[in-house]
Amino acid sequence: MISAYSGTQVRAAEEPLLAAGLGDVLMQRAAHGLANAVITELRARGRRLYGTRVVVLAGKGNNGGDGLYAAAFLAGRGMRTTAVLTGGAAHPAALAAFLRAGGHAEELTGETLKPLAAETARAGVVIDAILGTGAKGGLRGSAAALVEAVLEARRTDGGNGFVVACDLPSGVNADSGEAAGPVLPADLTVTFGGAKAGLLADPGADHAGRVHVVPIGIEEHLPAPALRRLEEAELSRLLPQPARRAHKYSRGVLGIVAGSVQYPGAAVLACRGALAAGVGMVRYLGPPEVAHLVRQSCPEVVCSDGAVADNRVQAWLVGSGMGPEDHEQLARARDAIQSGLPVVADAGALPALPSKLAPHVVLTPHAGELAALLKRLEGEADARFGDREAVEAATFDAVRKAAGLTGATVLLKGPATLVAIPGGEAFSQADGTPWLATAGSGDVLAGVIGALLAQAGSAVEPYRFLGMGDDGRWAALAALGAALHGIAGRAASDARSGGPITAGGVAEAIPEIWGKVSMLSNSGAWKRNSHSQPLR
Ligand SMILES: NC(=O)C1=CN([C@@H]2O[C@H](COP(=O)(O)OP(=O)(O)OC[C@H]3O[C@@H](n4cnc5c(N)ncnc54)[C@H](OP(=O)(O)O)[C@@H]3O)[C@@H](O)[C@H]2O)[C@@H](O)CC1
Ligand SMILES: Nc1ncnc2c1ncn2[C@@H]1O[C@H](COP(=O)(O)OP(=O)(O)O)[C@@H](O)[C@H]1O
Ligand SMILES: [K+]
Repeated sequence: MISAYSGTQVRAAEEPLLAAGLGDVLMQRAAHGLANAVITELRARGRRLYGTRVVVLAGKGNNGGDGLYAAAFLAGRGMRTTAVLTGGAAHPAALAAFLRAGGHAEELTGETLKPLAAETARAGVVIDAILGTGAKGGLRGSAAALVEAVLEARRTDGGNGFVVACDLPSGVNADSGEAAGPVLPADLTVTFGGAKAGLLADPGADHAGRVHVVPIGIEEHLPAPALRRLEEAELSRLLPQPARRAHKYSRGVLGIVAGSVQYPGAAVLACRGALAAGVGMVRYLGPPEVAHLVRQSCPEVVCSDGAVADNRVQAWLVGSGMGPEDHEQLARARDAIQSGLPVVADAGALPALPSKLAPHVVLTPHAGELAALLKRLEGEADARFGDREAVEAATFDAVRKAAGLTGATVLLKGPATLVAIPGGEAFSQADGTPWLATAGSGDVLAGVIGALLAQAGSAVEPYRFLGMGDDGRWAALAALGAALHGIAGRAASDARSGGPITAGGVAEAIPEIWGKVSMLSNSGAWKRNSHSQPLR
């Protein structure tokens, strides 16, 4: 699992070491990690160190100090290093070390801005060490003007050097991933002590490139993370496995209220997602025309046009492919949400939610749907997240706000899919491919999460290893669903040499992904007792 922290959490963890007079030691460790990452990257690209030009953009705080110490180390390895001092001053000890190592420093002024921007754009390596966790707001003043000029020079004159962000891309908010001003997008972010939450949430994740964490000795002082990302080991542990004496009802039944005469395909795709994700049975409720199509496409599904109360299930999925005019389906959706069972509420169900929900209700909006939901909840007048762009500019804040206002678990779909519960605990999964941005892919995701909820049962122990409160399991299951969906999307595209995928293709890829991921764990009871293994 990748654990990510707010800037405040990391600074608090540094405190005891700073108080013990170890500030310079921490900085040296950070700088060493940064310089080593640059060297590794150059070698991976088949480039020589000797003679390669490095420009470090160094602010006046400790982030600039890290960058200057790292550049001093690289100058010692024969690299041609220039420091652009963006804040009119620099960390004194780090600057002295840099100059001693043979580095060349330039002050950023009105006259030097253009030539220094051109030099930065031409450099083989750019280290962005203007601002770190001490940033207040986005880049401003001459530092902002420099970054804009570098971006412009890269656009017009090209530039194939790689950009390494020191701790985080300057101007990205460490806590939220917001970027108020210009940002130099990094190929690699080398971050210290622990990942920053803003590196795993868009738009910060977009600017960060690959993220590499360098331990500096503060780790034992870090609290519970602000944001978690499940990796294969946790995914494998969380995947349900059928018990040897399982039957279809004990495995979990998912009720699906989705699709409409206008969008019948959404019902089919939600069913296909659910069937691919290990559920014991799917019951579909909806208009006869849609049920007919569901039966034809998925003969495994039991269809009816009955009421929610007449169908015994362990979880519900409601809303995919439904519009405001689908009164009968919306009434069923409301009944399902009020049933007290775990529910995925997607798409058309989102505008029709009751005002107070609980974390066992998982909302799955995309940015546009989340904006509409927040606008309704916050009131038109003071809506901070009134449109899709506002949500996309601050995804982590938006999803946490929605969880807080609704009381539900909220999953915001996107390149980095975020899941938050009302208490503030959250996940970020970025396992997919942009090819997933295809119609119907969200319906498959809703089906997958619905299937996971139906299989989950009421036990809370299997989730304790994540170090969250009991409600965290709803977010963990939603994150697990997003990860399976993302990995399946990537696998489906890889199977076509990186080509496009369809939503149906994502559903088809899920069982094999499930198998591969679960092979990493031996937690399945059936594996221990299996009669299919040779008897010795
Ligand atoms: N603590 C430690 O020992 C360790 C810290 N570490 C490293 O230190 C980093 C944190 O360092 P930090 O606290 O010095 O803050 P930092 O990010 O350099 O920025 C503050 C400076 O920027 C300025 N400034 C602020 N906002 C601005 C804006 N919008 N636009 C322009 N300027 C702005 C602000 O000026 P002011 O506004 O106060 O005049 C101030 O001078 C952390 O990310 C990690 O890399 C590691 O080495 C491990 C050990
Ligand atoms: N750029 C992207 N990179 C990776 N995944 C993406 C990207 N854009 C969308 N996705 C994923 O694709 C799915 C799209 O869902 P949604 O917008 O609801 O589509 P639809 O309503 O057509 O089914 C979500 O799982 C989302 O996370
Ligand atoms: K930085």
